[in-house]
Amino acid sequence: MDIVFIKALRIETVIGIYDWEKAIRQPVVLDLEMASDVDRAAASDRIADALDYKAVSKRLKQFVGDARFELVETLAERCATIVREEFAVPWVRLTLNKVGAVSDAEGVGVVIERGERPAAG
Ligand SMILES: Nc1nc2c(c(=O)[nH]1)N=C([C@H](O)[C@@H](O)CO)CN2
Repeated sequence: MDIVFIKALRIETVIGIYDWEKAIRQPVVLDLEMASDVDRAAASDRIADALDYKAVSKRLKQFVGDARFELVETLAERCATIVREEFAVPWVRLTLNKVGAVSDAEGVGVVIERGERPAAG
């Protein structure tokens, strides 16, 4: 299985369970690994045959930037659904890091995998 990735996509959003968090914007950092047929894109050398990481990043920046959720779980799940449904990605691993949420921790958050991994080869 081939992967197209996006690393450390930092986006400000409204996220948190406490009242004070609903009144501010906080950064989250997304890492994504997305199953994609790199072989096919390489053979044609055409963006139409590739999973466009810039288009995915733009869509997630728009969605997360406008979002208001309490839990990181909810935000991560919604982002994974967008990637799978709007970009025809069969499998995605998404890490959502709520940096700065816990003092003395580099980050906290969730890692989710959704969809079916395509067979190797
Ligand atoms: N599993 C989770 N635990 C916690 C979350 C969360 O979204 N998922 N959120 C918080 C608070 O919003 C915290 O980040 C504020 O610093 C606590 N635990």
